[in-house]
Amino acid sequence: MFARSAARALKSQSRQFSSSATRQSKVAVLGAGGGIGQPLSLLLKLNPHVTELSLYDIRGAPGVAADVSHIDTGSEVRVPRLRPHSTSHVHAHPHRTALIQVRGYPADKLDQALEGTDVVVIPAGVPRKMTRDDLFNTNASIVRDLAAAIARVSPKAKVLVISNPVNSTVPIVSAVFEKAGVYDPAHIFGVTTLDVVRAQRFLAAVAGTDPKNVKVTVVGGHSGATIVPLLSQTPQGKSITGEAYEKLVHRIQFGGDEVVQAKEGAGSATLSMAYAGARFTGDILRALNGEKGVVTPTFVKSPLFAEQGIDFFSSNVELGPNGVEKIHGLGELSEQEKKLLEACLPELKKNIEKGKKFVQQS
Ligand SMILES: NC(=O)C1=CN([C@@H]2O[C@H](COP(=O)(O)OP(=O)(O)OC[C@H]3O[C@@H](n4cnc5c(N)ncnc54)[C@H](O)[C@@H]3O)[C@@H](O)[C@H]2O)C=CC1
Ligand SMILES: O=C([O-])CC(=O)C(=O)O
Repeated sequence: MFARSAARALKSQSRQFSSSATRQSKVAVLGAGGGIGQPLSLLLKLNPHVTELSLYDIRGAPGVAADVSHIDTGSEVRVPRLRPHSTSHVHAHPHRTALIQVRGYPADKLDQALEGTDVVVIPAGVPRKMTRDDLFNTNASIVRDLAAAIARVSPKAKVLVISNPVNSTVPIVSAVFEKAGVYDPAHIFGVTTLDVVRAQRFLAAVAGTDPKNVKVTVVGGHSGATIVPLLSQTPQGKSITGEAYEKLVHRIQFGGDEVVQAKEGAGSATLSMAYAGARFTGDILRALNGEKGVVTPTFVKSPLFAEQGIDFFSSNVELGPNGVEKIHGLGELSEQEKKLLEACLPELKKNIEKGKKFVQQS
C-alpha cells in the first residue's frame, strides 16, 4: 500500500519535474497589429508558458502591446534547482509567478523584436478578397523578408506561419532558411489548425454532439481542394454518407469563404484564426517544455508524398522539444478520402513549386 502510494508520489513528482523544467519562453508575433495579430496577442498573454511576448508590426504594435500588457495574468515560471551539495539530483522548485514582459516594436525594430525568441508566429500580410492564391504577390515578399530576418537574428526559433497562401508561404520560409544555411525542417510549421477547428465544429453540429467529443484529423494543405478531412477515422464521421457527407466536406474545405462573404470585403477569418493560432502555439510550447504525446496536424516538410515531388504536407505530427518529433502516416482512408487526396495532390504540388520558384528568382 505504502509502496504503491510512494510510487504514485514519485510519478507525480517526475511529471511535476517535467513541467518544472519549464524554461522561459519568448514568443514573437509578426503582424501583431492586424485582425488576427491582436486577438492572438491577447490569447498568448493568457498562456502560462509565455514569459515574454514580443509584438511587431509595421503599424500599431506598440499600442497593442500597451493594451495587452495591462491584463493581470502572470506566467508560471518553474525553475529547476540543484539540491545543495549535489550535482546529480534536481528537485521541483515550488513555482513562482512572474509578470509576462510584453513589448511592442515598430517597423524599424524587427531585429530587436526577434532577439532571443523561441517561437515566432507570423500572421503578417494581407487577407484575401478572392482566392488565397491572389494573395501570393503581396504576401510572398512580406513573408520572405520576415523569414530572412528570423534566419539572421534567431535562426533556432520555431516558426509558425499563418500568412496565406500557407501552401506556398511555408516553402518560402523554408527556402529562405536554406539559402541562409540555417534550415532545420523540424522548426518550420504551417498553421492548419483552423481547418481542424472547423472540421470538429461542423461535424459536431451534424452529429448533434459537443465539439469537445470530436477529434478530426485534416491532412493535405490549407486551401479548398487541398484540405482533406479524414472523417472516416472518427466515430461520429464514419456514419455520415451521401449528400450530408459531400456538404460537410465542402463546408470544411471552403469554410474560409463563408467568413470572407459574411465580412463583405472587410477581410477573412480573424477571431477563429486567432483561437486556432493560439491553440497551435500552445501545443508547440507544451512540447518545447517537455510534454510528451502532443500530436496535431500541421503543414511541414514531409516524406509522405515526397516521391511524387510533394515535399510539404500536413498530417498528424508529434511535437517535441526540437519541434517536429515524428510525422505520422495517414492511416486507413475511405474510398471518398482517397479521391479527395487525388484532387489535393496536384494543386498542392503547384502551390509548393510556386513558393520555391519565388525564392529562387528573388
Ligand atoms: N492559416 C490560416 O488558417 C489563416 C490565414 N490567414 C491569413 O493571415 C494573414 C493575416 O490576416 P489578417 O490578420 O486578417 O490581416 P490584417 O490585414 O488584418 O493584418 C495583417 C497585419 O500584417 C501587418 N503587416 C503587413 N506587412 C507587414 C510586415 N512586413 N511586417 C509586419 N507586419 C506586417 C499589417 O500592418 C497588418 O497589421 C492573411 O494572409 C490571411 O490570409 C487568415 C485566416 C486563416
Ligand atoms: O479564407 C481565407 O482567406 C482565410 C483563411 O485561410 C481561412 O479562413 O481559412
